[in-house]
Amino acid sequence: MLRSVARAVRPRVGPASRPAPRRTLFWGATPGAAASAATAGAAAGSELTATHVPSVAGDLLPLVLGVVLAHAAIDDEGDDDRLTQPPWKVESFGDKGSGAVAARDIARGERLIAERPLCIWPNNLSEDEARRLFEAMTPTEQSLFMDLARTEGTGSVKALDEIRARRATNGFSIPLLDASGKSQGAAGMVFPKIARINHSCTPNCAQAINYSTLRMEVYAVTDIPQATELSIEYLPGMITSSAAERRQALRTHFGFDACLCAVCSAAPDDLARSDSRRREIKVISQSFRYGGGGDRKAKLAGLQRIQDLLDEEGYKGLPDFGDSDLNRAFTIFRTMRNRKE
Ligand SMILES: C[S@@+](CC[C@H](N)C(=O)[O-])C[C@H]1O[C@@H](n2cnc3c(N)ncnc32)[C@H](O)[C@@H]1O
Repeated sequence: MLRSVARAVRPRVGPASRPAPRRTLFWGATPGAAASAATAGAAAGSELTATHVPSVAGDLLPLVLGVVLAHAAIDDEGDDDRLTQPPWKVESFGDKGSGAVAARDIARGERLIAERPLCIWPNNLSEDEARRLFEAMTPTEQSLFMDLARTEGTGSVKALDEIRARRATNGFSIPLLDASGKSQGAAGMVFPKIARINHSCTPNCAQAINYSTLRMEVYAVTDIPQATELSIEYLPGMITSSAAERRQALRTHFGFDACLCAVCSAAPDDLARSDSRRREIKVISQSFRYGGGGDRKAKLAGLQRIQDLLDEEGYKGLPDFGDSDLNRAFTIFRTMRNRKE
């Protein structure tokens, strides 16, 4: 299994004075934009407007993605690949292999990386397909790919060939959305810089795909002092899982035998307290299912209790509860809270 993305970045809306884009954006266009473009087109006598969002058949999405990538103007504001002094660097972290570390003090909310994928391959690849795709890459791309880590652990990744094992160790499974924002499956994408960031169960960074620029973006979710290791969460839906469940999932899907993050390597008593907090978050999150969670006052109390438990846990990011209604409610709760602060 590949790592999943926490949340999609909403396409940024540029200032009114920005020139109109020179190309049609397939990605990141909102259903609202599609609808108004269609209405405008109808009113203007069935002509497609510049903002028309094409209807794309699901099995053509990867191809379309390739076309967009090939023609994408490198003029978007997020082109951080050319940074000469990125705020992070790669260092060795012992049993975890390499990792990314803050090269200076980083402020909460800073964007640290915005990176286009090295490759976009179907998720379930045979060994032959993987080899063919790899051979079609340039020598530079091939060596970048082969320089990436291959997990040393046990589990399903260990059994894979060199190419697929690297893809599984370093890739993200990215949902491919059609014009109405509906997922049409997913593709595995490898981002070579982001691939250096290790996992933590209380990460100090969060990753999200920006469909309008086709970049995976990494943000600091807390202030990060210089020389601190950067971390993201490989299993965004697992905030409510116990350490044993997370260990099992990391072993099964990513192949590493033991999570060496601060939570998982804490003393047994601390680990038990962490499990108990996460268990309580699970109970509250389940009470929100199917529109539950009580009246408005009870819902707010539930969201506040989750926040208090996350604070005790040292979890600074916006967790994915695996429930879209609760995710939305918690995001709004957090936004309002941050506004008050
Ligand atoms: C995407 S790579 C991360 C960068 C990698 N450490 C390197 O040397 O390039 C994922 C691999 O790093 C290691 N790793 C990442 N997070 C870890 C953690 N919390 N505990 C132990 N190993 C970890 C595992 O071997 C995992 O398969």
